[in-house]
Amino acid sequence: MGVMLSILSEAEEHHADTINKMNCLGLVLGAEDTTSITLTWALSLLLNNRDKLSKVQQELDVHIGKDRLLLTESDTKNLVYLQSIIKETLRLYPPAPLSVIHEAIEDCTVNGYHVSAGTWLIMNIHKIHHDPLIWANPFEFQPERFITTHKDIDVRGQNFELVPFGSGGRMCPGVSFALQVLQLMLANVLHWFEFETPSGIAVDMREGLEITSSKAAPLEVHITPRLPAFVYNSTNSIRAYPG
Ligand code: HEM
Repeated sequence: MGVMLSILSEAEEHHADTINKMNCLGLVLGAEDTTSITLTWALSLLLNNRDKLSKVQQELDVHIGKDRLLLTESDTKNLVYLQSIIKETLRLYPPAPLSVIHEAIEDCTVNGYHVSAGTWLIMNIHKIHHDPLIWANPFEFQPERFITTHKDIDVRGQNFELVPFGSGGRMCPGVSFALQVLQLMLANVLHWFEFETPSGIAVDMREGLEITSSKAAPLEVHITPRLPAFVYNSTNSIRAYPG
């Protein structure tokens, strides 16, 4: 924010405050929906696949244990199965299924196709992520694929079969922050609570018709504590986060 405030001069076409407000709004809009949608789908997928929910909670028990409340960033790098759950969620439900529109600024050829300057290009991320030539059982939730057959595939724009954040010069600038937040939040809530659906019924997985791939029906869950009571009461765990 300091850099943004300092580099814009009053000589710009628009007032510096207007540009800064627009950039801030862009960041908030780009960040909020995408992150909350991914966490909602991840939890929904786990509730409908309880064997995988147990498996990730076992991973948490092994690496964190039940006598500590808060996980930090240094914990999440050991949570390989949790990371594969996030990748598989982003594969099945990319929050921006059609990315954002790009316009070719000059004539070019992409993979043998001529693209004239001014053409609008829309990347169908959802389709790529469900391509049966790349993904076995593409509509099934199989986080294990990211520790076996697809273990070298990452979401950071280098592997074109998995591009939830886009790729290239205009790919999502929030990718690292988003992955950190997703890992920390999912790991913490799965560590703290047991989750059930009301009456044990399966989560309705229909998608809404919006620019972002939100759920059509809200996710409802019952939560109960997973850790011994003294852990929730421990103020030491809260102090793990400075400030
Ligand atoms: C699960 C989380 C997220 C996903 C899946 C996601 C996905 C995307 C995608 C697909 C694009 C378009 C890329 C392209 O044009 O090729 C994009 C752009 C953008 N994202 Fe994200 N995003 C996420 C989180 C965030 C966060 C946390 C921030 C900010 C803190 C953010 C800020 C932005 C901005 C500012 C752009 C526009 C970049 C530009 O036009 O140059 N996003 N994002």
